[in-house]
Amino acid sequence: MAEVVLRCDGLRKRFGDLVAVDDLSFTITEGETYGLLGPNGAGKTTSISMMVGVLARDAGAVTIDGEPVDVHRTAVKRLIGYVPQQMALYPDLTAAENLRFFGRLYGLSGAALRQRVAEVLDVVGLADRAKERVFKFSGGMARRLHIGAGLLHRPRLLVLDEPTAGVDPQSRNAILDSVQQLAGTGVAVLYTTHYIEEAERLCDRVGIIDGGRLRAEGTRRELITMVGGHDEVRLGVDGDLAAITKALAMLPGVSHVDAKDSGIQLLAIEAGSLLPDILGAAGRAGAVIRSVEVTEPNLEAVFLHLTGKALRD
Ligand SMILES: Nc1ncnc2c1ncn2[C@@H]1O[C@H](COP(=O)(O)OP(=O)(O)OP(=O)(O)O)[C@@H](O)[C@H]1O
Repeated sequence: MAEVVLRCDGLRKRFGDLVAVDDLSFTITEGETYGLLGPNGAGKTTSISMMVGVLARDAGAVTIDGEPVDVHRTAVKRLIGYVPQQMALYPDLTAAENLRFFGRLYGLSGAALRQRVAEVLDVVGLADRAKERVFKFSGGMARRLHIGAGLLHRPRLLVLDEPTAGVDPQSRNAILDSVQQLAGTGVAVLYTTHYIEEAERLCDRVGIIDGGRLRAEGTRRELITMVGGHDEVRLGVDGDLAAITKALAMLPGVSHVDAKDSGIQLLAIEAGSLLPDILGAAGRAGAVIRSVEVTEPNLEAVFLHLTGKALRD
């Protein structure tokens, strides 16, 4: 059985009347990549700020390798590599110089520092750019270097807060490759995102967070099985969307009917066999069908099922 690295138990944070994080509990084991998946404002940043000890919590407990994490305890923070959304690199220094700078902050020096910088540049795929100054880097390269800075002191837990936010698709791929590389190194990774594809591609287990609460967690397969394998159906339609939505919502086997973007989105058990009924009911409600798209269950459908809303609008 793999060892538990991060344990959060009943975390809670309130800002005035808003409960931003509510009774959040989960664990991450050695070598595991855990995704915290949820829309903007779900409480991801607030949660990880408490886990890494930069924000005081109202209730609950966090341990890393069994050691309690707290705002005032500094020793335990050496076990954490925290890569926040906001980057802190020196543009006029080269990639290697940046890492050497951060490495010294962690107490590394001499040959050990040089060796660790080389290893980290390798892990994040920047070994051939070591001597380039960072102002020349693309957004994605800078992000990978930023992740590297969080790895220098060999943390037990690496926390990545939406590391692909605002980068182009090619750079995103390179970042995801780097994170995948980490899986073999034994570090426990906490990865927050609002992108389904990233959670599906990278994470051994995913926690679905919305409104500050963990709605469900498990492997991709466990989560999909949990919601009963509903297919997602999208109809492109012309007509009275409110009337069509109402008609479809009355069909057995159909749920979460939602009108959006001049179309209708719904969940259906075995959409293949229900499709004639769905098209018939929509037609009788005056719909002119322009397109039909059926998607096998993925985490998007799980999110919709659990929260009644789409992850992305
Ligand atoms: N310092 C603060 N004061 C008041 N409200 C806050 C504060 N920080 C966060 N919030 C609120 O708490 C909720 C959760 O925010 P949080 O940043 O944790 O969400 P998130 O899932 O990380 O979203 P994002 O991806 O946008 O960062 C939001 O409604 C946010 O407006």
